[in-house]
Amino acid sequence: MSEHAIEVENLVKRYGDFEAVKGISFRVKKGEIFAFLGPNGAGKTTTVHVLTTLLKPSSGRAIVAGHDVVNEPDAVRRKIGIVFQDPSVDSELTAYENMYIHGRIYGLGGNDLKEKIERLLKFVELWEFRDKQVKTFSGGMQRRLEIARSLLHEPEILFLDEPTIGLDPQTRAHIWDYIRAMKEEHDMTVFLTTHYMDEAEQLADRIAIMDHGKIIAEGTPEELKRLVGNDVVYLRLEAPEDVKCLNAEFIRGCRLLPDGRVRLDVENATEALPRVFELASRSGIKILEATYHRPTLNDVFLHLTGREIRDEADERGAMKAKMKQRMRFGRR
Ligand SMILES: Nc1ncnc2c1ncn2[C@@H]1O[C@H](COP(=O)(O)OP(=O)(O)OP(=O)(O)O)[C@@H](O)[C@H]1O
Repeated sequence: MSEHAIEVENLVKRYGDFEAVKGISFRVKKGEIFAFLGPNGAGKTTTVHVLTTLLKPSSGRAIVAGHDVVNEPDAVRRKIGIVFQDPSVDSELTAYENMYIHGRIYGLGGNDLKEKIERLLKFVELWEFRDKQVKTFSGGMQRRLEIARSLLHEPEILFLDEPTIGLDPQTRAHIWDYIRAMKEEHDMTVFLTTHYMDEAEQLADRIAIMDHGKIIAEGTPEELKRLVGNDVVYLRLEAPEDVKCLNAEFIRGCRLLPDGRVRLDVENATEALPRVFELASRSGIKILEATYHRPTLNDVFLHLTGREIRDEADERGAMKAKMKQRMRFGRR
């Protein structure tokens, strides 16, 4: 038995002449949360659709839960759960009815199905709303229902395509808790796609960064951040010329910036800061202000591509808000 839940080799997916996925290879270990992080259009959803047998690859190979997605799609489907980016629950039906129908589709029934529905609706805190039509639910409640529904047939691997897109920060944090609990309690492998850096960082054991159809880096959040290099400490000194006295082996680089601040490159900012203060006090240097910066996944993406991961949808939202503001001001 393979220790991998997903094995992908040289996967290519073309839409006509356009290559959306350009020969990617990666492995996901059983029981881990693996995130595909990348901007809109990077090819994340296309990859998920191939892995969940909704799209056929143009070339390459993908084994999911021990089965080939092209030759054994039914076996793959029985072992996976999927939560799509777009809502797929029936909004005219109640939460309970949505769960029941999905269970029947998977051949469940009787008390077994009833017990599972109750356990899962309680898990996502929707049991008291079970007889309400889904169209009365908030976006977060709908997403929770989709998660509960995807777990009914006890999948080995759960695919979540942008699980918290469009949700408010509190609801997002709530959904992260469910995802973590699912992994722990059900010993499940979770494959998620996201363009939110905090989501990848909070949830994922390992991350593949995707851009323009390619995986450009892969590793744990810490491993990826190490690609960028050092942490940076910024100091404001009473006498900026004192910068020449800041010599120590733990300071890898030291320079005075045009804005008068001093920039120190260190391996680990939180460990270096107390030592910087000690050194300054020994050398009679007065520090007026100290801040530090640890690389983020955004820095990693910037480092690798020269661009930032931006959410065009958010940008459009921000643009609309700006327009509205301008119109309000215009009316004054
Ligand atoms: N059915 C299709 N026909 C043609 N091009 C497509 C089709 N579906 C996706 N694409 C293109 O393939 C590229 C990858 O899209 P994909 O949806 O996989 O990206 P993504 O990283 O999941 O982004 P998003 O989060 O916006 O869905 C994009 O350039 C997209 O426009």
